[in-house]
Amino acid sequence: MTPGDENGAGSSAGTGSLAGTSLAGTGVSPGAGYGPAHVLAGEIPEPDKEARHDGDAAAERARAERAVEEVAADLEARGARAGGEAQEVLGAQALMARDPSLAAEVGELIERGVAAPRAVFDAFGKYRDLLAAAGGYLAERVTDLDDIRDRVIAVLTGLPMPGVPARADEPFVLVAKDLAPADTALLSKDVVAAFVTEQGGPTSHTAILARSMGVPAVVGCAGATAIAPGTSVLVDGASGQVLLAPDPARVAAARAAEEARRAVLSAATGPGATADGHPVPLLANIGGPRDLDSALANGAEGVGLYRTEFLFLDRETAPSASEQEEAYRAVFEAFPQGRVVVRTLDSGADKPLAFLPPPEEEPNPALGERGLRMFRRYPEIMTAQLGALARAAAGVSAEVQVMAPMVATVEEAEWFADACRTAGLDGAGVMIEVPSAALRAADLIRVAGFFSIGTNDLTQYALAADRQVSAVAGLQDPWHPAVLDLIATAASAASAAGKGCGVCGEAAADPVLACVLVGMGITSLSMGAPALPWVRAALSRHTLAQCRDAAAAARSVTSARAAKAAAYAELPGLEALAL
Ligand SMILES: C=C(OP(=O)(O)O)C(=O)O
Ligand SMILES: [Mg+2]
Repeated sequence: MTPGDENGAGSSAGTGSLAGTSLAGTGVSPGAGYGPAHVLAGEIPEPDKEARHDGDAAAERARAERAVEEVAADLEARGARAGGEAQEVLGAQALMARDPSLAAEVGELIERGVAAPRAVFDAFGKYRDLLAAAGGYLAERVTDLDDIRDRVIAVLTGLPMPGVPARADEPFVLVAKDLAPADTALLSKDVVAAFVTEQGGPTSHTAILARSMGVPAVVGCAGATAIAPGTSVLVDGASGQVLLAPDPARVAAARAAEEARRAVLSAATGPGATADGHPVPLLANIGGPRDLDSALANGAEGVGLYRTEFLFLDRETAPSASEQEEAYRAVFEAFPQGRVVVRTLDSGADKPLAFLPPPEEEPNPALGERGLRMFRRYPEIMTAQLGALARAAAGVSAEVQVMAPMVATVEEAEWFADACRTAGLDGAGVMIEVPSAALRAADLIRVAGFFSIGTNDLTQYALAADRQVSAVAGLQDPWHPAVLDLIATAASAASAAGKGCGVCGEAAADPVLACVLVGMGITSLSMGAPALPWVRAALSRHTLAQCRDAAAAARSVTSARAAKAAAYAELPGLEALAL
């Protein structure tokens, strides 16, 4: 049975008026994937608004509680079978299902006569709205909550459980509005050729899991769920193109390109360096110990950005000192010979933490109390974090470094460096992600041990384009020469002071831009682990002089698009990577 058959539809692949039609989304996991579309169907219908139970509220409550428990236990069981990162994700979802305040809300509605399915729908709806309003990472958990709700309602109403087949005759392209962890956890590369979703961003579960599985994925692809089940689909997880019913020559060409690309990627091994041997340590961005396997598998030489706020998300109180210490030590011990750069909490804006609320509603959270500014308000949280880091670093052989996010002034950098010294952590660094810090990098480097450029925020602030507003996503382009100039200013200030200047924003994961960054004097590059082989390969194919020429060419033009084209022209040999 093919997935198309299972959906009961199944237009014949490769024929009809669809041939050659393409849809566009955001590529979040590179590679080419081809197969029949399995369109995740069967949304659970909204239970009747007026539905009342038969008057026995206690029995109805018990029925609802059993259904929730059945779903939570099923999520845990799936997690146990899947293991690894999926187990953590599904465990967190089971925890969400068992949230006592949700149960209380459901119970209250049932006491008022509402039938269990409707009570579940309404109670979950309330929490859904809260999460959606919080924005950022929390808003992306809405899909998880909806999935739990649908599963509980399915149990209560006897409908089939929503989900994806765990097996198929041939690998399929999984198409959905969005995917919940429970949908994807048990899938393997042998079953799924690619993911395509209408919703979701680069930090959605679809993107995270697709990358960790090494399966091509495109998210934010409008119109995807209108694809007829069974239609053959060719997905380019780098460009974000989704081609419907492509002709066989096109598919063969994509497969050949993919094979050639894999060969190039696997040919570049060892520490990062240009073709003429200029070393550029290639480091991983991680959110916690669970990302270590992928970092090590992709040959990370250390960690360039440990985003510690992931340890603090989804909880009402800060993790205890010992819990923090344990998480930090696990990362330090994974790189006994490497460097591990820990960023202290970057709470606020796109990463709100429930227990560190800003004092008032902020009209522009990205310009509000976030990052280091939040520590000014809650210094005890900083002291506890720095203390845990210092204890975890004691006795490990990794070179542990600490840096602060969202530094705008020399005073802030000094304040942070002093706090680090007091905790026993010398040589604190600062992130360069605010234009003022880049422009006056020569002042900042006197008090900072090193720089790490956060190009995601630096681009947001340089172009005044909120990272979270999709309407201005076009401006969020680190290739813009204004951003390149800011990076070059910071890199040369660090170099003049004999200190390091890395990049840990998404720009470092773009293999072409990575060459340009090295050409501007960037001394290390840190990225999501799956990008490491691509960047390693791109660097290994170019000399430092070529990288410098590419940087000069990119800075000599007036737009992001022209900068990319100019750099590309100076870097022959990138065709093999099909970038
Ligand atoms: C690395 C960065 O930090 P984050 O994406 O976590 O804000 C950045 O801003 O580029
Ligand atoms: Mg940032």
